[in-house]
Amino acid sequence: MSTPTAPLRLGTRASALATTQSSMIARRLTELLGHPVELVHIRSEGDIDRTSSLASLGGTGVFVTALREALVDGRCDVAVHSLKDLPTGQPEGLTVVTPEREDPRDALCARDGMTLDDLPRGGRVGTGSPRRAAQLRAARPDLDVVDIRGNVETRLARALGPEADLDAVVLAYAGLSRLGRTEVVSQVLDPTVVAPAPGQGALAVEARTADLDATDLAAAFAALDHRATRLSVLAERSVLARLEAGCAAPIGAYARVEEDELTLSAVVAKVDGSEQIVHTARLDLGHELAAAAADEAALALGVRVAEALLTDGAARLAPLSDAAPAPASSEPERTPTGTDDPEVP
Ligand SMILES: NCc1[nH]cc(CCC(=O)O)c1CC(=O)O
Repeated sequence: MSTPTAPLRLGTRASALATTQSSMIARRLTELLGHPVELVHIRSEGDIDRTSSLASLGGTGVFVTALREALVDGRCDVAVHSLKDLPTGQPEGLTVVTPEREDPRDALCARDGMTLDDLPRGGRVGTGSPRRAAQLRAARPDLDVVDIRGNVETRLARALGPEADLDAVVLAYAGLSRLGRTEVVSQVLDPTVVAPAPGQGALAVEARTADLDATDLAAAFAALDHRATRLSVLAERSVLARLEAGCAAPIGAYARVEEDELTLSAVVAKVDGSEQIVHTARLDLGHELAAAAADEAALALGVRVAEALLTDGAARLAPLSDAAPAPASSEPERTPTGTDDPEVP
């Protein structure tokens, strides 16, 4: 920030979900800081180039990269990301905090209010996520899982619009909830049937670490931090990091804190749905008083679960890292992202 009283500039992408999420955090920061926060629109390569497939642009990482560049360049002071879209490595000089997460589960949005069990034999279900596809096929091998792209409304229209060509689509409950669209949900999917993406439902609020040095922003970030969310998403994303998994990997992870116990389940599935490996582990947080020690223990829990998955042959079930085709030109290398269902604006 240029001066302590200048309005804080919160960088956001232009999609409905991004602006909704950014506005939520802007409101909370305004309350916490006691002065206005302004939204600054940051356009990314992914927003500008709507014709190339997202994979050729390097996955949803392009959206994250543009926001982070704006933070580093000083075009904004704070950025809000969907945590599941963030690569697992934290860049130097930036600090992330995770407010209390929304419901992390996936939501089935089917015509006629159908549940997964109600869908007709051979029913057509749309998702762009290999993780969702694999688990849907494992639960209902007869389903025809169709690869779809587009923003939330575009996807919903495929199942619920006047020209619907699908029986259902699967989206994150959290995104629908933030957009005020939960009335389209016909079933919130049981995480033991469809495990959510690591970090799903959580937001990551990011700032330059240097700005968090003894300023009111540091206090606001501390107030935004939600311990159970932080420990849960650390554990979930630690699985992804240990598996060195990219955005195309069919991996789900679901952690929660209940009565001072952190429980983590993770699944690696074969995309055709014919096989999956699941592991669950628990961590007693009761004696982990210091925040840093609890964080370390949550990360270690994720490593333990990932290694159990590897021991059981996770790497044989699915290509874990992104087997991205070599770039045609001398484009800079892209970081693999932790997301699974790319949202194109
Ligand atoms: N990659 C797209 C994306 N990133 C975050 C969300 C939903 C909100 C969240 O998980 O916090 C979505 C859409 C979806 O998967 O339905």
